Formats: sequence, structure tokens, C-alpha cells
Amino acid sequence: MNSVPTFSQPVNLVSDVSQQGFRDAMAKMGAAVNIITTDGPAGRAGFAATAVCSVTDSPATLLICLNRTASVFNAVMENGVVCVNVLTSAHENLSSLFGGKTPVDERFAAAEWQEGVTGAPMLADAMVSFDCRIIESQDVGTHRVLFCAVQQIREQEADAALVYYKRAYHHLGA
Ligand SMILES: NC(=O)c1ccc[n+]([C@@H]2O[C@H](COP(=O)([O-])OP(=O)(O)OC[C@H]3O[C@@H](n4cnc5c(N)ncnc54)[C@H](O)[C@@H]3O)[C@@H](O)[C@H]2O)c1
Ligand SMILES: Cc1cc2c(cc1C)N(C[C@H](O)[C@H](O)[C@H](O)COP(=O)(O)O)c1[nH]c(=O)[nH]c(=O)c1N2
Repeated sequence: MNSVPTFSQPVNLVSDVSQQGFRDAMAKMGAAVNIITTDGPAGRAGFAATAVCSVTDSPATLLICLNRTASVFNAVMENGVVCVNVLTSAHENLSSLFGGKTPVDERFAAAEWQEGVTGAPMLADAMVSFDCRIIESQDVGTHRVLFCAVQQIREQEADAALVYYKRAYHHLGA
């Protein structure tokens, strides 16, 4: 079951750039690290993600690129809600747990969570959390691009952000 509308129109994927060449180039694009969570009828799940960006502020909308082979995929699509938890420098180990092959209960046991308005788990000490409803999606290659309407934002004070750059974690603003 899939509660989010998905556009099936194929996207032109022709490119002469190799997969490895693209990854090597992308490794030079530093990015904030997020833990994206969901909960609902399909259960609780979460994964680490750098492919997150702002789409528009009117209405407040984010996009997330989710690999369709990820263990969280069905839960995210069936629940139709996600919370984007932006990590601080204190969350390096948590990111590794949510980015690896760790069982879901072990991932969530490593931190404190609260419930956002959508029911998705909010990381208690995140830099900022965006609680969202998924309104549209589009498949592109291996990934599904999720367009997410922001329902609630919670911000907190934190010294430093967690950034992923050149295949390693870095602390920004420490
Ligand atoms: N967008 C993503 O899906 C994404 C992003 C970052 C990391 N990852 C996962 O973490 C692993 C380790 O990443 P790494 O940065 O240490 O080394 P890497 O060489 O595998 O990836 C380098 C960069 O390429 C991009 N990338 C990697 N896999 C991708 C994918 N399947 N689709 C689109 N972009 C992708 C990301 O920007 C990544 O930081 C990756 O192999 C992947 O499984 C996935
Ligand atoms: C730093 C970093 C950044 C990302 C990821 C990993 C790491 C370590 N992963 C991979 C994602 O977290 C991973 O596929 C799942 O958590 C593990 O897969 P399983 O749950 O075991 O299937 C990932 N996956 C994805 O679909 N979109 C993304 O933007 C990212 N970004």
C-alpha cells in the first residue's frame, strides 16, 4: 500500500557521467546530516540522509531523496509522514547507526525521542526538526523524491552542526 501520490512519468536519465565519477564529485559537496523518521500504521522507522533541501517557503516545503531499496522505504510511503531531524556534532554515532544495517529498535534506543504533530519521532536534542506530511513524490533512477509539506518546526540551541564532506563527518561552528 502506498498513501502518497507518485507521478509515474519517466524522467530522462541519459548521462555520460559514470556512477563512480558522480559519487567522487558529490563527495566534494559538503552537506548537513539528518535523521529522517516516520511512524504510523506501518510502524516506526528511520534513516540517515544528506539528500534534503528546501523547495519553497510558500508553502514551507522540503524535498528528500530516498533510495527505494532502503529498509525504511515501505514504512515511509505507507505512513505518509516524516520528521527531518538536523543533527548536531553530538550525533555522529547516531548517524552511523541510522546509516548502517542496524535493526530499527537498536537505532531508536540510542537516543531520546518525542512525538511531533504528525506522529513521527522528533529527536529530543536535534538542531532543528521539521515535522512533515508527504504530499507528492517522483521516482528518478534508484530514488524516490519526496515533496514534504512542513507542519511544525522545532528549533534548539546547539554549538555545532554535523556535516558530511569527503566521505567523513566534520563539525561546523564548534
Ligand atoms: N543520496 C544518497 O542516497 C546517499 C547520500 C550519501 C550517502 N549515501 C550512502 O552512504 C554510503 C557512503 O557514502 P559516502 O559519501 O561515504 O561514499 P560514496 O562514495 O558511496 O558516496 C559519495 C557521495 O555520492 C552521493 N551518493 C552516494 N550514493 C548515492 C546514491 N545511491 N544515489 C545518489 N547519490 C549517492 C552522496 O552525495 C555521497 O556523499 C553510500 O554508498 C550510500 O549507500 C547515500
Ligand atoms: C551520511 C549518510 C548520508 C546518507 C545515507 C547514509 C549516510 C551514512 N543514506 C543511506 C541510508 O541512511 C541507508 O540506506 C539506510 O539507513 C540503511 O539502509 P537499511 O535501513 O539497512 O536498508 C542515504 N540514503 C538515502 O536514501 N538518501 C540519502 O540522502 C542518504 N544519505
